[in-house]
Amino acid sequence: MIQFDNVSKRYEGGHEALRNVSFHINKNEMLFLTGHSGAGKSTLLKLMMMMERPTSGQVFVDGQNLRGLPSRHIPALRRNIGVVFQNHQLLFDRSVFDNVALPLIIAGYQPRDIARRVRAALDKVGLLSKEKKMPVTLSGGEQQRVGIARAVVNKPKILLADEPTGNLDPELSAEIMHLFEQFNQVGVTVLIASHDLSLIARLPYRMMTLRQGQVVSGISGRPHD
Ligand SMILES: Nc1ncnc2c1ncn2[C@@H]1O[C@H](COP(=O)(O)OP(=O)(O)OP(=O)(O)O)[C@@H](O)[C@H]1O
Repeated sequence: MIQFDNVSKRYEGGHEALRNVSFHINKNEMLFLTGHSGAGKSTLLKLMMMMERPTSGQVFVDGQNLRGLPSRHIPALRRNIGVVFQNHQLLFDRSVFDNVALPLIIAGYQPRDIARRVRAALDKVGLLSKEKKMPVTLSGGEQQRVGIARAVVNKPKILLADEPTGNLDPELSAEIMHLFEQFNQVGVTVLIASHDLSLIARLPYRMMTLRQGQVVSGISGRPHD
């Protein structure tokens, strides 16, 4: 589903954020990405969404080689990828419903379809009763779940999360991980970048570790799908 072949990324200014990174994530897999601050985790996620481009090497997402992908195809690529951030990046002057509806409005869905899909996504994260609330009135864990509902409302095949439990206590973090597992169980490929080793170690998924831009443990990458 996601494959990196010898990918390096050097930012302008000379910093090499990733060095010869190769791996493969299977369809329907759930996988953790760990590493020290600055190891290259966010860079790796950005390359999958074409928010950055590799300096060398190739990235494949859902069978597409991103190297040859014309810019006009980037929106379609991104619709296939839901993204969850640590600080959830909600709009605080809009209701929970409106926040979750945003990707659908951008994609040009009809209002009736939007309402149906937004409620289905809120139901999945257990927040159906809070659709009219403003984000500021919700707890940190609830805000993060709104961010997850927004990430899955388009029914993406891939879900990427960058430190999704960074600000949460252990109990809420475990709940958020359980939500990701539920999406994974219905066929979504899930990649979670996290520092939270105590939480990750208890869960039965592969883990890939980056150190100074290189893969140091976890997975070796050959395609299966
Ligand atoms: N736009 C950029 N321009 C220049 N250097 C960058 C840019 N983005 C990231 N870097 C550098 O690349 C390296 C990897 O950064 P990245 O954000 O991928 O690490 P990370 O593992 O996600 O770190 P953290 O856990 O702190 O978020 C860092 O040294 C960072 O300073």
